[in-house]
Amino acid sequence: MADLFSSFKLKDISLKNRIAIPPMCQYMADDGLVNDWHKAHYATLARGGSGLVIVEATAVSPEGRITPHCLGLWNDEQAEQLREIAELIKSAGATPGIQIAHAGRKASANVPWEGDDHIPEHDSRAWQTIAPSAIEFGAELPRVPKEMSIDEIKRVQHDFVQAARRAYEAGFEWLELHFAHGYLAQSFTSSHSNLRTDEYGGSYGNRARFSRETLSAVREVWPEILPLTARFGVIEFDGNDEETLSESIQLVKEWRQLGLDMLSVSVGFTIPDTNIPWGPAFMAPIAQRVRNEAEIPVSSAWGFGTPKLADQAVRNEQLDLAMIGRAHLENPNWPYQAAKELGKDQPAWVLPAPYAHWLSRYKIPSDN
Ligand SMILES: Cc1cc2c(cc1C)N(C[C@H](O)[C@H](O)[C@H](O)COP(=O)(O)O)c1[nH]c(=O)[nH]c(=O)c1N2
Ligand SMILES: NC(=O)C1=CN(Cc2ccccc2)CCC1
Repeated sequence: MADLFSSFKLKDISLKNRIAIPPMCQYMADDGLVNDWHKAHYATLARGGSGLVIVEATAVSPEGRITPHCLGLWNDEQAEQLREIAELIKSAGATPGIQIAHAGRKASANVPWEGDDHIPEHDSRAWQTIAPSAIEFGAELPRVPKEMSIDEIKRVQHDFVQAARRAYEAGFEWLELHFAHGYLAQSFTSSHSNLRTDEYGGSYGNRARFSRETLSAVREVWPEILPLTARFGVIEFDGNDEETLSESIQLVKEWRQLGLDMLSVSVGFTIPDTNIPWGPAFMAPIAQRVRNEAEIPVSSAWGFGTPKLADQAVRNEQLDLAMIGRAHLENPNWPYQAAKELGKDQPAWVLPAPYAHWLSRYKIPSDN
């Protein structure tokens, strides 16, 4: 039976443990470009000992950014700079992953610590958002998006393909399509946000067309031997959960047939007024159901930051990878803390040798 510190093989990639750092937007870029913040951030996280580090949602086009300060992969200069991030992660002993994204109707927003709301329409920093239908998210994101034409749908799908190609050329070995959290792909799938009457709307099959076509197109350019994954909100907690979950599982089965290697199970966040049962590891049973019914490896996040919880979810075969987000912002060496708490032998050696050597010897008796 696997535990949190078991290795994990997916296609030709072997992760040294089941700890993954999920994508976490830093909102520190200008013009989508990497800077010293990202270099220090990702090097530090990767040295903490997790097996997989997934770089934050990286926009496939300028209008696909959540905020003006999101990373981008819509040009070669951005790809060149991201190469250094992939190398920093890999040289620290983790597998470099990246999430590519389009924010849809949630785009053109202020960074969270400056409002987390839509930039006012007249503000020169704002841009026109696009979505399946001209329906706003609401709450702090009230701007009505422009309904995408078929040509625009094709252009954005092509942007995803180009970004995937650039990610591979930049040295990333794990790709995650951002199909979750109320952003563009999720908003096509949900009937809350997609009222189209053409082949991209109406039935669930039609609403899922955008994601199916995008996945298939990316699969053609992303090497077969490297994991192609997606993050998807399988449930909305909007009172319609059983129907949403069974539709989602059916869709995941189709994606698996189209070449999806793993699913990161998340929440839809398509509309503001939902009843999310926040709590420690609250997604574990849902992830387990997707894993069993869609017969695909799964990761999940949301409150697994306690080592025992993460370890149990892997031992109980609810997850194949535990995604540990905010706990890594609190303590980049979280895997070391987990190794100690879970009684692993030589816990310090989840860290690089310059740290591990001293932490595993020369114990001062008062040390705990
Ligand atoms: C600062 C920050 C930034 C992001 C996130 C979260 C936070 C805190 N999250 C969600 C994140 O990956 C994770 O699912 C949640 O944080 C829940 O896991 P934890 O409870 O934090 O371990 C997130 N999710 C995603 O799919 N792409 C992203 O770029 C981001 N960005
Ligand atoms: N790019 C992403 O997927 C982000 C997800 N977040 C998690 C989150 C979503 C919704 C509600 C709370 C937290 C916040 C930051 C950006």
